[in-house]
Amino acid sequence: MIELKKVTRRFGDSVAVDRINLTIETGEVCVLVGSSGCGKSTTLRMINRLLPSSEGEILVDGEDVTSMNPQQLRLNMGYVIQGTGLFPHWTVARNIAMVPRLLKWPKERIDARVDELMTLLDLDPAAHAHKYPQQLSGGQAQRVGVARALAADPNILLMDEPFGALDAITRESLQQEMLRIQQQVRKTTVFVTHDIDEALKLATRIAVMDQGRIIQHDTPENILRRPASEFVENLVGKQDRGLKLMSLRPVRDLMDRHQSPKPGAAGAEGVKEDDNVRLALSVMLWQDLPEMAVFNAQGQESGVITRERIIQGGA
Ligand SMILES: Nc1ncnc2c1ncn2[C@@H]1O[C@H](COP(=O)(O)OP(=O)(O)OP(=O)(O)O)[C@@H](O)[C@H]1O
Repeated sequence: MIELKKVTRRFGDSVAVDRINLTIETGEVCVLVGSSGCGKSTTLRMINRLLPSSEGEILVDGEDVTSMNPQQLRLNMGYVIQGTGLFPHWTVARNIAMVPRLLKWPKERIDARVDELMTLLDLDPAAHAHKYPQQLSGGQAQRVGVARALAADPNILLMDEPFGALDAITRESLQQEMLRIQQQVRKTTVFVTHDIDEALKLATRIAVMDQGRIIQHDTPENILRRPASEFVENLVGKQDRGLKLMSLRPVRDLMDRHQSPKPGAAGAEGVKEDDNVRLALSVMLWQDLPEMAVFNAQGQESGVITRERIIQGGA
């Protein structure tokens, strides 16, 4: 658990972060969102002590970070930044192995870990381990950045606009990867973005910041349904809320289940239980279908979802 208590950071006379209180529970993904300059990165960098706070307390599992050795603290906090910060003269494998090497893990353990992480991040070790960062695409480099942050299995992951420089398709695929990885490894994560859609997609809770303050800290659903101010309402997009709420809802919530799953026919049209209902509706509208098959994780047809049901209960 990470707790920020009345934390302030000044730069000269200006206040970048203004007496914020924030609790991030173990295993949750807290997304800090807000416009440029509102204090998101400064907040993140105070947690791993890249920046000292001017006032207030930051506790990690009850312990004040200022009482911890900063190197030790950072070894337990993976840090991913935009543009990756990979060392250009080191191979992918060496970049990922950076922290385990600092921790003096035996070579076999490091090699096995690099392999495991590359596989987790959908990078073929045989094809990429010996490349240099400039030989990778932006999306691959960002995956290496995430693998490096996870290498020594830290409890906490700090991510500062990690997907900000990527094109929309690569960004979407890394967001999906992140959701999948988070289900497997469940790190306490603080994620900075200025993209509200990214925040809604990835967060268990969102902290909306404006001018150094947290103006709402709540679940994506509550941020959409009950924005605390006009600022938040504008941030989430007043007119678009219905569709955004649909994006938060998995198909499994609104589907009609078959009594028992049927074998899925090869190439059959449908959506997955984990897909969101906005996607299901979009496919049905595009293909002019009143209903569509739903498949479970095993590829069996587990039920159907209808257009009508989505319209009635979608948002
Ligand atoms: N090293 C610094 N020296 C002086 N002012 C700084 C420094 N770092 C940040 N600031 C100021 O503090 C405020 C908050 O900056 P911060 O980088 O935390 O914002 P942000 O929300 O992360 O913005 P962005 O999305 O643009 O990265 C800004 O006004 C910025 O100019």
